[in-house]
Amino acid sequence: MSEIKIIDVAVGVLCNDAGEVLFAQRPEGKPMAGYWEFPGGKLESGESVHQALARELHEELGINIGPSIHWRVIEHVYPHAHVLLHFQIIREWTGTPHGKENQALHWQKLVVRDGVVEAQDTQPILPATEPLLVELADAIEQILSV
Ligand SMILES: Nc1nc2c([nH]c(=O)n2[C@@H]2O[C@H](COP(=O)(O)OP(=O)(O)OP(=O)(O)O)[C@@H](O)[C@H]2O)c(=O)[nH]1
Ligand SMILES: [Mg+2]
Repeated sequence: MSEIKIIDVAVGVLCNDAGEVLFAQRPEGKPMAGYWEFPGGKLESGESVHQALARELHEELGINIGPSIHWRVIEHVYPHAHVLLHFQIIREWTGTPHGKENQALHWQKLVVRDGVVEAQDTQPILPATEPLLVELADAIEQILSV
């Protein structure tokens, strides 16, 4: 009998004061290269979601994050992996994000029009992440209005 290995992934939604979120484009050599995603990566053994996020965002973007707010956990099955994605929203960090793995970055406002988020500069977005953007736009609006 084959066992399904579920991979925990910490996903970081950096949100600036203008309500924009930071997307990164997956570099050549990784599965699904060219797709846009939120920065983040796999938990290493013994790490919490926040610890993994802090490490990954330092490795990928060169920043040090403050607190991260738990938002959603979703499961997704790709041909290459079965993942459990832990989405965290981050409002505070030090340093300016830059693509340390040569990945393109783009700050994107999540504008909902006719029930979908228009994000023409960050297409295609990873299939597990894309359907969450309408609700994420809502969550960000609420966080910024507090
Ligand atoms: N970072 C990130 N990963 C996502 C998102 N959505 C999504 O399905 N994933 C999936 O979660 C997994 C994340 O793995 P990763 O390749 O980024 O992991 P990593 O940074 O540790 O990479 P590495 O193994 O090359 O060191 C991939 O299977 C990716 O397809 C997202 O928005 N952000
Ligand atoms: Mg990654």
